[in-house]
Amino acid sequence: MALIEFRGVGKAFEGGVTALEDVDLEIGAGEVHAVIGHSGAGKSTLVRLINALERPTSGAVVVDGVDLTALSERDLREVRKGIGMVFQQFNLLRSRTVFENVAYPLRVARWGRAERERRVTELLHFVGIAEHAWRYPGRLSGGQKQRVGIARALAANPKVLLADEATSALDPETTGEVLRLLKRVNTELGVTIVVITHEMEVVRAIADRVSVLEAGRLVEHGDVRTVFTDPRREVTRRFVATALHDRPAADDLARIRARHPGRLVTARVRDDVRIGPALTAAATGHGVAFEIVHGGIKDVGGAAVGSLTLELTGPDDSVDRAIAALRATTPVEDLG
Ligand SMILES: Nc1ncnc2c1ncn2[C@@H]1O[C@H](COP(=O)(O)OP(=O)(O)OP(=O)(O)O)[C@@H](O)[C@H]1O
Repeated sequence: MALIEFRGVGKAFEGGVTALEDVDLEIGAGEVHAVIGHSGAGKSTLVRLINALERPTSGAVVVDGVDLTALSERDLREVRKGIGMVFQQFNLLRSRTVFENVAYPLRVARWGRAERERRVTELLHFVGIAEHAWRYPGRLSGGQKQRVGIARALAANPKVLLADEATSALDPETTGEVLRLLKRVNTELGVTIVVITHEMEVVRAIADRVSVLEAGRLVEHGDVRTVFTDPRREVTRRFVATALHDRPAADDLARIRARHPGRLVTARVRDDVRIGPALTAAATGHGVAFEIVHGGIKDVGGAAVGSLTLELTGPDDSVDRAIAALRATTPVEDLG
């Protein structure tokens, strides 16, 4: 069953900006769902609709079976207690220690002192920052600050965690650490996570499913492996290319051509597709020599996904036959 559901949601702001238009979206309990889009696509608006900081101008947002559009401000406060949030700029209280930052939402929720201390200690261990409990945020690295942000967001046992560009302020290595922590939050604590990002690498590393937003519309969605192997829309193809780095960009291609005068083709690679036998047959049966000149293969949702660009050398009709044989196993783009 969907834990979060958008039914024909539109959001227009005063002044005429339409931030979202006719969005249908289902996020299942227990999944990591990424929403990717360029700046201004409507990602933050979508998040703010899930925790009801904004109300839709049309359609309905349903969280855990409750239609948020029908609720009073007081009831919305209850719903928000079940939703944790992590921010790009961490949003920690600078004059409070790590421990106090994590304890803060529990104070607001009027948890007793002993209960609070037990919960905060447990969380600081979970996120791996217990030894810094009495430091102030100013003395922490970006990655450590985000661990505190995650612990704070989890304090009151939310069902849902919203991560809005949670790793955008971090370097690549720290990004990896924080994404692995978020994955543990999902698998070990069973928290449903909605990740908002403009980086496809984040989607690849952590998400089960992905939705692509373009100019306020949800243009593509599906499980991450399918979207990576078979992107339908141009915007999605470009996002996928930024994560896989598998296809030669225009300047790469010019350099490759200068060194490799044969026919260039890009063959899609997946671990359930065998291109080796087709290449061997091309070499032995058609007398075509091949060379790997570019490529990238990455793990996406537990599967190998990417492409290889090959130079095929031999008589034209033999090369044509070799390409046809390769096409029988996997999609092939003829670069000429
Ligand atoms: N409160 C507001 N009033 C008017 N327009 C708004 C408001 N909030 C957002 N918008 C507009 O709605 C559109 C979508 O904005 P939103 O912040 O949701 O996009 P985004 O994908 O999160 O972008 P970014 O990655 O830059 O934050 C933009 O054109 C933005 O200017």
